[in-house]
Amino acid sequence: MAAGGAESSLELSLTGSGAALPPARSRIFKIIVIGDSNVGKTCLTYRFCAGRFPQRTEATIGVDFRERAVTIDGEHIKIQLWDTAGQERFRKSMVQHYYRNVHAVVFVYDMTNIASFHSLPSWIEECKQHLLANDIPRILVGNKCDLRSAIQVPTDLAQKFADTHSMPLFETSAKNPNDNDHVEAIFMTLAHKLKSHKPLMLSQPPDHNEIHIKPEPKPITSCWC
Ligand SMILES: Nc1nc2c(ncn2[C@@H]2O[C@H](COP(=O)(O)OP(=O)(O)OP(=O)(O)O)[C@@H](O)[C@H]2O)c(=O)[nH]1
Repeated sequence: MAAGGAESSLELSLTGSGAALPPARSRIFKIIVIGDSNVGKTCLTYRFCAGRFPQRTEATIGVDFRERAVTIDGEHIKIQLWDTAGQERFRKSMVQHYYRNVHAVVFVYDMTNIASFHSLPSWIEECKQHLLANDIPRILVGNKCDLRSAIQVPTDLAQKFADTHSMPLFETSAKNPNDNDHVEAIFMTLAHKLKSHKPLMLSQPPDHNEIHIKPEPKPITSCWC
C-alpha cells in the first residue's frame, strides 16, 4: 500500500433523537519500522495489521503504510505502522517524509543475519540525523527466531546492545503462527507506552473494523519461539 491517508477529520454523527454529536476522537500513533532489507519489516507489520504472514513479499519501495484500530482501556487508538524500505536506493526520496511526526521507532534485525545486527548503529544514526526527540519510545526487534539452527545473533549480544541504547529487546518471528501473539504484544506494548505518554491528539471518527485487545501485554526480553 502506498503511504498516505494519515490525515484526520472531524465529522458529526446523529443520535436517535436527531441531535448532532461529534464522534469519539481517537488518537493516532505513527510508528516507523526500520532496519536492513530482508529482515522482515513488511512481514512483521503485516502480521500485526492483517493477522497473518504474507504469502509473498517484494522489496519495499519508499514506504508502505498499514493501520490497525485497537481499544486500550476503553480508548479508541489507531496504530499506523510505516514499513520503510531497507534498500538504500528505494529510501532516498521518501526518507524525510516518514520521520515526520513520529511517535515511536521499531528497529528490526534478522537473527539469522549478523550483518543486519551490525547495521543497527547506522539506523540509530539516521534517526538522530532526522532530529527525533530523545524521549520517543524505541524498541529493538530480532526477527526470524523460528529459524533456530541458523541463528547468528546470540541473545546476550543483542541484549547488551539494547541495554547500551536503553531499548527493550524482543526476539520473535513474523512467520511462525505460534508467535502471532508475540508480534501482537510487541506493538501493543508500544501502544500502551504511547498512550501513557499522551502524544499529539488527532481527531478521527471511530473505525467499524475495530479490534479489541486485552490491555497490558507483558514486555518480554527473550525469545518467544
Ligand atoms: N523464516 C522466516 N522468514 C521470514 C520471517 N519474516 C520475514 N521472513 C522472510 O524474509 C524475507 C524478507 O521479508 P520482508 O518482510 O519482505 O523484509 P523487509 O525487511 O520488509 O525487506 P525490504 O522491504 O527490502 O526492506 C521474505 O522472504 C519473508 O518471507 C520470519 O519471521 N521467519
